[in-house]
Amino acid sequence: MTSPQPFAQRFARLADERSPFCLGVDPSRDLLSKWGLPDTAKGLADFCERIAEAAGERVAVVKPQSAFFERHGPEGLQVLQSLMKRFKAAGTLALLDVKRGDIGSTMDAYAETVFGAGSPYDADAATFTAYLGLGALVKTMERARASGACAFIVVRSSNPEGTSLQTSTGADGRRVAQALADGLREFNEKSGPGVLPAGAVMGATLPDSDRGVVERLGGALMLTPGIGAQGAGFDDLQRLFAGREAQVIPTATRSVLEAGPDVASLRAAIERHVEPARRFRSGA
Ligand SMILES: O=C(O)c1cc(=O)[nH]c(=O)n1[C@@H]1O[C@H](COP(=O)(O)O)[C@@H](O)[C@H]1O
Repeated sequence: MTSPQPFAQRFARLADERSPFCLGVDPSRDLLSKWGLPDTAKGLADFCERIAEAAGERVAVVKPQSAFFERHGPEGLQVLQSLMKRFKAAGTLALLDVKRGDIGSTMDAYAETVFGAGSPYDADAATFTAYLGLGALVKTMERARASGACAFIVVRSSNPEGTSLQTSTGADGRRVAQALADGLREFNEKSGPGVLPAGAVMGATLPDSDRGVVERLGGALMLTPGIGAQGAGFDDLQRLFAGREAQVIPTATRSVLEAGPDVASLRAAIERHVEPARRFRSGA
């Protein structure tokens, strides 16, 4: 059996062909109501249908936030599965935003849920948190590697509440975010050139002082939420990630979805993100 092509390589190809932009899908109660849809699994399915129509093959990655599907119970999870299948069939990478983080044995079960052919989601990538230690996520990263997927671990989140914890100093003198960045870089180095199964979440809202964390990540891919509704813009990507453009997956959610429910307006909002994301990647 040939091993699956690593996420990093599939992303690079799509980012060049389409755009590196990652469209978030957060069908919150508020958005369902603004779109005139019922707060039910059926409303969720209609919401997703419009997004799939509007996105077509314009974006490299789609990132559904599991929470907004989980709140509808098993029927919501079926809608999530269908959405991911539909995007994957269109050649788009499906990144499941679940931010799981637990002890190693429990993480193994989460990893089996999200990664690998035959798993319930067969996600191309997923998000995790390392509050229980990066060591507890090693098997998750290994499973991502074996499945050609990428495990994105929160290093510096986009929200202001994360700063004091993530910048606090550990027993070895390194800040928490620095130690995590070193750990991800080391895992990627051991995985061989270009495989990069460990990615980092690095908010687009971060201050310049986080440039050092970016450097410590080596070649890791970076998912960069915070554009739009959280106040960051594409100019912040230039400020934070200059010289590392090819590693960045710019993502936005509410600033696109608020243009709905009209499919043409949604498509125009996607284009307003796709274009600057392309320019950023090309270094223009
Ligand atoms: O992993 C994420 O995508 C993420 C990490 C982070 O640090 N901050 C953050 O807002 N997100 C997610 O990004 C989405 C919100 O994006 P916006 O609507 O563009 O602000 C939510 O689904 C968040 O869970």
